[in-house]
Amino acid sequence: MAGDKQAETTVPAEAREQHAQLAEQIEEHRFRYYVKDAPVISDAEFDRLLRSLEALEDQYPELRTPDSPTQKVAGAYATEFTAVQHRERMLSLDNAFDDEELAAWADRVAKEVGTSAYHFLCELKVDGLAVNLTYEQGRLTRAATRGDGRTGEDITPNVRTIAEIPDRLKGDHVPDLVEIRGEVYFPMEKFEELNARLVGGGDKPFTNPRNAAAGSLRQKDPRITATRPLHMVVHGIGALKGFKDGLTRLSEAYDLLKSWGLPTARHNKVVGDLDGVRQFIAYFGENRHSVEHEIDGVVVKLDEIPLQGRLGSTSRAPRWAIAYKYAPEEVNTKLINIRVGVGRTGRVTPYAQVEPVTVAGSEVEFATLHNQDVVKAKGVLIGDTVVLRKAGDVIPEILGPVVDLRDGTEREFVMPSECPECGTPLRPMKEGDVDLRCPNARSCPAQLRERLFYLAGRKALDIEHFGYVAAAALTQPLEPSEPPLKDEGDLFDLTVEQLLPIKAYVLDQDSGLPKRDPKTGEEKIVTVFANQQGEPKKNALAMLENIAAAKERPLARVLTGLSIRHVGPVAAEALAREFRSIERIDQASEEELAATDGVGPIIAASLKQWFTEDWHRDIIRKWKAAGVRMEEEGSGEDEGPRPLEGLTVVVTGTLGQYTRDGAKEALQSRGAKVTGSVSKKTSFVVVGENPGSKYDKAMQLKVPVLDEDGFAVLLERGPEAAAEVALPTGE
Ligand SMILES: NC(=O)c1ccc[n+]([C@@H]2O[C@H](COP(=O)([O-])OP(=O)(O)OC[C@H]3O[C@@H](n4cnc5c(N)ncnc54)[C@H](O)[C@@H]3O)[C@@H](O)[C@H]2O)c1
Ligand SMILES: [Zn+2]
Repeated sequence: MAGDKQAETTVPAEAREQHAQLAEQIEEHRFRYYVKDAPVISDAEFDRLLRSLEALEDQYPELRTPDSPTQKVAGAYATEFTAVQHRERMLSLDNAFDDEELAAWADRVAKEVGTSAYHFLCELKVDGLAVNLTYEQGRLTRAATRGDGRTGEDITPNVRTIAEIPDRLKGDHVPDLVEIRGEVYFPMEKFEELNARLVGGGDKPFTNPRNAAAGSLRQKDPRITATRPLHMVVHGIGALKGFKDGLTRLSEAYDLLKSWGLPTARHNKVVGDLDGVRQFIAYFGENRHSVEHEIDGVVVKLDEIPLQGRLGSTSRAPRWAIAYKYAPEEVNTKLINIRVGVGRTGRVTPYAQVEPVTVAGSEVEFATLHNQDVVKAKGVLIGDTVVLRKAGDVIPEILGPVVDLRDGTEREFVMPSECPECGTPLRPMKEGDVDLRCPNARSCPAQLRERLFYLAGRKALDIEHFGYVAAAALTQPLEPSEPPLKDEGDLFDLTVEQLLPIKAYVLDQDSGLPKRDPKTGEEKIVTVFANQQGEPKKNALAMLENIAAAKERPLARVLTGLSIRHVGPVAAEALAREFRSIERIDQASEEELAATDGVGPIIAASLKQWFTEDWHRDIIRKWKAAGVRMEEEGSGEDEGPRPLEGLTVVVTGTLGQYTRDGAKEALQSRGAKVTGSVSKKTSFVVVGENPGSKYDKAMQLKVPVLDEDGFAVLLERGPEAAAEVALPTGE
């Protein structure tokens, strides 16, 4: 044919060959994705392939034939299902990967729409699979997958198992026939559970929630679908018959669908211009994980339905809509190894070492795996290609393996039975715990390193120039053979002479592994604190100065720095405020500790347990001798009289003269204990404005109640005088 001949002459054979190869690859990936629900490359990689094909066709338009993958709605229908025709075609969407492409689309709309009176409807792009629901006379008569856009798969019995999809539409205004388009999705938080179940039963895990949705819905046996937590969001209308009041705005049509009982989207927004669109995109870019389903972008649509008709569609996608894609959060990479790390509390956690990849803007080399049961549940093997996900600020995690790429060389992870850093046999803390721990808490180099690093960190003693490398060097040097610190006891006695000879690996904080020289590949070893002349580095001196300065930190920070289980900065604050010295915390009974606001029984038990260890007491003793603050400022025993010693007081409601903390402070500095709940043992309840239930409780238990004037009497003249001005408790 003439056309062909011409094409042959203008398109180089090389380009033609490249086009054919790319097209074949793309069709292959589409088959794996749409028919087998088991893709072997990430969506981002797939999109790149499609884009290269498009670029090639831009260069040689002859290659853009109607059967090119760029011209078709992707997808197919499997023979396992009955094929059904959609009454109206189901289209795909064109993509915009940046603001420029978005603006180009908006420009085209502005040119072609022939009016300036239009709006954009912004919707979230739900990451699931498209379905088409046909309602006749208000009854669900058929549900189908998108297939190739004209022909889909009949999945009616499966869709009927989804609770939020109504069998009958509500209301009087139901049309004779309507096709409802929407996305079925699988919630991320149920994903791990499903894979665990599949792997446990010897089945293949899914690579991500999107494939879990597709695979769960496209089951031969709808009883299996019924066990899967599927949901749906409606995002369009296909054929519509017998509906008198024509639809003018898509956003209003959604309200109508909602009134019929259909699950419409909660986050849609109509805006007047492109800036409004940009704001919507920016907002959900920031708040991507506040939504109940995964999203991979924003779909922007022309809201006026008659204008949609004016713009029309290509063979593949409507011209009146565009999908703005966010940066992908999932990539495929190789799982090189599963290692175990030892944390500050001795917990031993497996983590994945992967071939470094960039995801969500940062390079990732390690991902958490939590514990050995999680490794099993995810069904990953060492050597697998895996789907790695990095969502927002969350630590990267492995979603699942790409089973179809296995070649038989993969091997199972075996949890070690000994601590990788000190060789101590691992054991669970309590019987039945999944987590294993290294029981060598005192001098397991890993635990001590992590504790010191935490102690020097922002939340605790905030010691500048004391970083991860220093923590490692002081606890696990290559030279000298004895580390300067065997626990944190001698921290404040470190001398510059001790530091100078230290040689150590430079440890990576994420993995605890030695860093390597990028050129030679060798592990880096450095003289950490001395320069080439053997003199102390500036940093080293600054570190020592800062260690000395840290002795003056408030009690709460010192407490935090001790790494007592469950005692973080908040609990430490509460303890310091209430007990005002380490000694009094040590002497307090478990009940007294537990009764403290912000402490509670778990922390109380953990504190008691901590003080039973002699080496912990030695730390306190050594620190005290070195001059570390062990008491809250102004809490000296000889600080003056403690007229309210022995009283327990609850403060509730808003006081005029005092903030809540101020009132507490005033009570505590006079020796009273301030607690959060009223009991029979409470001496007084101080009530301000809007006191709430604590006041009722006081009345009920007949505990003396003081108003603000009474409170002043208590502070100035003591409990006897206060008792006389207490409010009547309603006898
Ligand atoms: N990894 C692979 O091997 C592989 C293979 C094929 C396709 N894919 C992925 O599948 C996607 C391409 O699929 P596509 O052709 O369906 O295009 P698309 O996902 O980019 O856009 C079209 C689809 O978006 C859905 N959608 C979600 N929310 C919507 C909303 N609010 N309004 C309208 N539609 C909404 C609809 O189901 C519609 O069919 C890409 O993300 C691609 O990377 C991956
Ligand atoms: Zn250990």
